[in-house]
Amino acid sequence: MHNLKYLLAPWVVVLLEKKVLGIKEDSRQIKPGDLFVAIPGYHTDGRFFIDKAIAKGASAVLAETEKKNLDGSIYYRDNVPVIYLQKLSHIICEIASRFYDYPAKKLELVGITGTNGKTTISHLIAQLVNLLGGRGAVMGTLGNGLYNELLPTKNTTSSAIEIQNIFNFLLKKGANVVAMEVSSHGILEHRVSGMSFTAAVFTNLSRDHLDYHGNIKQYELAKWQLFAKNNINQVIFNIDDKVGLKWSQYIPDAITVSIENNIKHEHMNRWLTATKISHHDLGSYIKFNSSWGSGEFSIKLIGLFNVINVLLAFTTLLSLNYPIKQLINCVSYLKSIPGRMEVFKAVNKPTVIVDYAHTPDALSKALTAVRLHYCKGNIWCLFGCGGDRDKGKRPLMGRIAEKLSDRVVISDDNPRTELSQNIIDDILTGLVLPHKALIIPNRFQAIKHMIRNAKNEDILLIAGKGHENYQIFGKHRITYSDRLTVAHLLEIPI
Ligand SMILES: CC(=O)N[C@H]1[C@@H](OP(=O)(O)OP(=O)(O)OC[C@H]2O[C@@H](n3ccc(=O)[nH]c3=O)[C@H](O)[C@@H]2O)O[C@H](CO)[C@@H](O)[C@@H]1O[C@H](C)C(=O)N[C@@H](C)C(=O)N[C@H](CCC(=O)O)C(=O)O
Ligand SMILES: Nc1ncnc2c1ncn2[C@@H]1O[C@H](COP(=O)(O)OP(=O)(O)OP(=O)(O)O)[C@@H](O)[C@H]1O
Ligand SMILES: N[C@H](CCC[C@H](N)C(=O)O)C(=O)O
Ligand SMILES: [Mg+2]
Repeated sequence: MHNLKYLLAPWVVVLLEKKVLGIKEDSRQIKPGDLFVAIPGYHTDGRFFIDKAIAKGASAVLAETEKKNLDGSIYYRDNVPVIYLQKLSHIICEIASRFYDYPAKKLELVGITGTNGKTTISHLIAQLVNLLGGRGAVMGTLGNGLYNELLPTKNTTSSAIEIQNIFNFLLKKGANVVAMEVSSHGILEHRVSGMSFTAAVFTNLSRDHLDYHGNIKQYELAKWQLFAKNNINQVIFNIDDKVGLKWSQYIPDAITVSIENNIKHEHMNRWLTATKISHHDLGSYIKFNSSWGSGEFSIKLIGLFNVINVLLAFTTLLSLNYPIKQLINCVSYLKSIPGRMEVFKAVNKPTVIVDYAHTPDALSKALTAVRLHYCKGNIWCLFGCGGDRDKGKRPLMGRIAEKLSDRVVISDDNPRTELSQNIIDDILTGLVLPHKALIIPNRFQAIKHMIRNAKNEDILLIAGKGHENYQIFGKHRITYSDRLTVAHLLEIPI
């Protein structure tokens, strides 16, 4: 419970004392005594629901206004104050943190941003914290919660109010490190505005979400906002990525990580570099040198990109003063993340890998990884593209699949409101030999066909849906999972 006057200082000064029991931005969730925060959205406008929130017992309403002369003004509806504020969405994060008594200040909060690798790195950080005897939590695409107790979420980065509510929940659950994915949408929509991070990691930047950002420059600028506008104690950059390298020059005390020998003297602040990497069937062996000391370990994750993911997670914990020797001992126990280069093996059947590659860069990295670890038979690549999302990536992904695999199978991802055939046609325009691709829109049938027709020494990469347990056709979701389909067809437990 909190007083409205405290929550709104200094934005609203002339305010009566008013108790607030909860804080919500969705009228449908209002309980008596709650503060309703009414902001415009893309589909509708929270301000249309002020009366509904009051009818459900809201004790006060905060509403965004575009008009300067209304800023700070208070109207009463049925004795309930409706307070108008300009740029309300920018300060919701602060108001919600206050409501929950700044829970993040009592946690070590790590933000992870970048096009690919956020989920992987956040889960690796939480796994390492647990292996070291702490309580790691994650917030992101696979859900929010203590590592093995995730509650599903709609968004990778939840809303500003939800985030603070979850911090409060995690604090009560005894979490000490929270590794949180910060999406570019989350940054632009002020879901983390004004938040302080113990550490923040940048993974990489490549084509994604251009339907939302318009162009790659705007997308980069959105990600940069996290580092430019938030208070961050430890900044960790992957400088093998050209954006990471550029940003490391803007933040001179950033910690730099490389697996491509890119650590130069000007980065000689705190750094970590891989000095030797070799790959085997089950993972990779890594030797490293760093400003904390040197060492070596093996990991059971597939792909060169997982080497940088592990090293970014490892360096983040070094920057939080976790001891290097203990960290080294834990790394070989790291497990793959559901739907991220997850290997399914059965006796006398082809090996299947389920992965969430849904961008051109990720698909190329995933296929390269398959070739790197397993090169005995043919590589089959099954993928599709999501409907109502960036169309430009479709031909690019088609070309990459054709170039880096031996057999291309095009299937449905989440067509959403687009016609499946139109998405497939867009993908086909990227292929040099489109007639050679197999087209089986039904994903279950496509996987069945591959498993039946592939040789035992072949590898089947099933890309794009990873952990998802649904498929979206039109506005409807049906229950469907690549992971369960593969386990079922290979007759193995999951
Ligand atoms: C485009 C976008 O970002 N939309 C987000 C936005 O929804 P919206 O603007 O459509 O909301 P709206 O339906 O117009 O409602 C406006 C307001 O009215 C309120 N409302 C609405 C109805 C009602 O009856 N009562 C009521 O009070 C809503 O609670 C909201 O506050 O605010 C919602 C609440 O925070 C988000 O869940 C929603 O994400 C949608 C589902 C989405 O698809 N977002 C994607 C683009 C996204 O954010 N993706 C990134 C990462 C992707 C990645 O990692 O690859 C993510 O972080 O998830
Ligand atoms: N460091 C990396 N560089 C390039 N590709 C990567 C990297 N890490 C993972 N990938 C690829 O990207 C896919 C998605 O990985 P992950 O879920 O960790 O990323 P994410 O940033 O959380 O994605 P999203 O924004 O969709 O939540 C993986 O399945 C893999 O194919
Ligand atoms: N985080 C990504 C997921 C895309 C996954 C793919 N399966 C699809 O539905 O397009 C996005 O929201 O664009
Ligand atoms: Mg993610």
